[in-house]
Amino acid sequence: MEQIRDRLIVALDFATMAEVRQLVETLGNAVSYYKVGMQLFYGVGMECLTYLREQGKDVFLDLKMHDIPNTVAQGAASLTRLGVAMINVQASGGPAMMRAAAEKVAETAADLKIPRPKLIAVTVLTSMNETEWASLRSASSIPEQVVHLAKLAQEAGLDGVVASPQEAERIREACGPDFAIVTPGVRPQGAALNDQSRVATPAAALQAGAHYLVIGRPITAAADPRMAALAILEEMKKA
Ligand SMILES: O=c1ccn([C@@H]2O[C@H](COP(=O)(O)O)[C@@H](O)[C@H]2O)c(=O)[nH]1
Repeated sequence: MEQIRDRLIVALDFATMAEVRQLVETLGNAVSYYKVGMQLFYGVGMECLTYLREQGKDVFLDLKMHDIPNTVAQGAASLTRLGVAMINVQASGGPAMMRAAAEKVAETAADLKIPRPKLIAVTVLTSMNETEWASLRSASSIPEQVVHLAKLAQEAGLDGVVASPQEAERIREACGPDFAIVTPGVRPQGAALNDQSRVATPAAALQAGAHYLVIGRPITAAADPRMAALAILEEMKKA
């Protein structure tokens, strides 16, 4: 059975392998799942994935692909071959692009006889606030747009979405119990928001229906990252 620990994904937003190794060693068996984003992957490449595999950790490779359907589908095939647990595309790339990616991921994993990575779609970035949103001149509100994109992603055959915990409840209602909701923008009570806007505490995110919580700086920038991670896991367990 999946443990609460496996629902916490720690964001490795670092530039060097030295920082990655230090954090992963410090967190030890408290954390089993890590997110590798653009800064780390573009900086050190495959070395971080090889290291995390050697450490027995799961990886969400967060490269947020956005391009025409064929390009994203081929990119998704390449990422599937890396053997990571989760990859993503931008939902705003549209249904045809998401469908092409989902089909290619399934086909590639079946050909290689490897587990299929979860394919999820980014909805509206958790850093986006109402003022920024207004500047984009969208006709719908942020929650309406997030739910709309989540439904499109589900119809296109994706496994879930990235969204703020503030929209998790509405996505759960619209997309049902099996659709993965992955929420960054999680901040323990009193923690610095940094550049996040639509946030909630770990307990509130889970109660709203989030399945995976992506947390970076509240752990990675803490004076004692292991204590910070254990406190978050304790809050998640209680929730
Ligand atoms: O909408 C999104 C999509 C991705 N992220 C990523 O999650 C982490 C959050 O890190 P914190 O330090 O906890 O803010 C980061 O890697 C983002 O690239 C997101 O925040 N919002």
